[in-house]
Amino acid sequence: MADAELTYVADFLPASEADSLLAVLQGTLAWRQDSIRIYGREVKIPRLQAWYGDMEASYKYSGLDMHPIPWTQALLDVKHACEQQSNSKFNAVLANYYRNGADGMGWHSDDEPELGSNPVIASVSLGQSRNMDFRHRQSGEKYRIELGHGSLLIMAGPTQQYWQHAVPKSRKALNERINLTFRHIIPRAS
Ligand SMILES: O=C(O)CCC(=O)C(=O)O
Ligand SMILES: [Fe+2]
Repeated sequence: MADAELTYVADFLPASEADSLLAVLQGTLAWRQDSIRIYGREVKIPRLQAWYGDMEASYKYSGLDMHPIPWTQALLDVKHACEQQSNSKFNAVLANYYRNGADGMGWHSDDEPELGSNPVIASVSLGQSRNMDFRHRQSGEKYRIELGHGSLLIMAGPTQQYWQHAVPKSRKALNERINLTFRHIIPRAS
């Protein structure tokens, strides 16, 4: 892919570790279904989310002010593994819970000002394999990656500047999937 820097590690977590991590996160994270305002109407987003991180890592996401919950040990362990693999530091994670094929995430880039330019984002997938689609902002060129159980996708360099990504909904009866996107938030001057 031009204008992108993507690394996919299919076997980032051994299957047994990924299985137990999925169960732990499912049972222990503070999952909530947030709403966003679209043309003045409150619309529930089609997935559950939870935002964890260091105190200073508050963040605006689709117009929502997200304040992080302090790390759990399970999240810290995955964070450290992601930091080693990507040679980067993270201070927050957005956890996404796709309950079935009717859950998904629309086209977006992770280009919020809090992330700075050329952010490194480490994205761990657990459970049901789901597709991630990429679309180049200028050429419209498209790519699809399948994100499997226990995999890691690192997005870096100019990826967010040139490409949008999405997790499309599916009419198939899909099982649940949890995704963790580790980020580095530049603390707000206040
Ligand atoms: O679920 C995924 O793999 C993608 C999540 C994502 O793009 C995000 O949290 O910004
Ligand atoms: Fe994203």
